[in-house]
Amino acid sequence: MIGEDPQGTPNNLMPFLTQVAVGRRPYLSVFGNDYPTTDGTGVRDYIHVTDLAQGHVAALENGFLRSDSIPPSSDNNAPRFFIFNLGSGYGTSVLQLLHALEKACGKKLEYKFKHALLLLLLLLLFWKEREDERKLHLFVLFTNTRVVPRREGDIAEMYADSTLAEKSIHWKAKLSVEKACKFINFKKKKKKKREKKIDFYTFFF
Ligand SMILES: O=c1ccn([C@@H]2O[C@H](COP(=O)(O)OP(=O)(O)O[C@H]3O[C@H](CO)[C@@H](O)[C@H](O)[C@H]3O)[C@@H](O)[C@H]2O)c(=O)[nH]1
Repeated sequence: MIGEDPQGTPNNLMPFLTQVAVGRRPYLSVFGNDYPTTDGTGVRDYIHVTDLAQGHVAALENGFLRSDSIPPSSDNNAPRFFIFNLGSGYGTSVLQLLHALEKACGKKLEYKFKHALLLLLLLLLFWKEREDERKLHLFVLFTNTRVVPRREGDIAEMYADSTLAEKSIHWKAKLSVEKACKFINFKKKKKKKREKKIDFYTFFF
């Protein structure tokens, strides 16, 4: 979600990238560039926090949070709520998001495809196994294009179909990813005391 600023080390892409943009972290580690997506990186649906809030307001205004607005069901155990997907309706890859943020903050954001050490280990592993791939791996090493481990449990691509929200509560996300990024406050925030300690996540992951 565009607009979040959690405490500690963020697990999610947007807050992590924002912290790189304000100089709180040196670079982003990209978890995988071998997905079947436009540039090999994971694709997700990002919306601005204000769009998300307006989606909730739209549901309230259209009476969708009142139990009498829900059609009766013969099944007494049927859930008494509606589910609406609130999303932009299109996917954005990790690198596309990074570039949108670069545009918004006006500087280059560093990113890495994980460690050289890992690359070296993989190289040694493949060395004996696959004779014909040696050259390729050496090329990878020397051109500094890093091997990219995926994050466990991640899927390649996911984005919302918000058609039902559009029809039922007349809600549609207003801000594109590019526009939403422009609302970010890129002024460097003071680090909280406990974040001043060496950040092992940043250095090792
Ligand atoms: O430092 C990072 C963080 C994320 N990513 C990638 O960025 C994309 C988005 O990741 P993230 O922001 O974590 O969102 P999701 O992968 O959609 O995961 C979130 O959404 C899931 C379901 O909606 C929940 O299950 C997870 O807990 C929650 O983190 C993915 O391709 C990640 O691999 C990176 O490359 N580097």
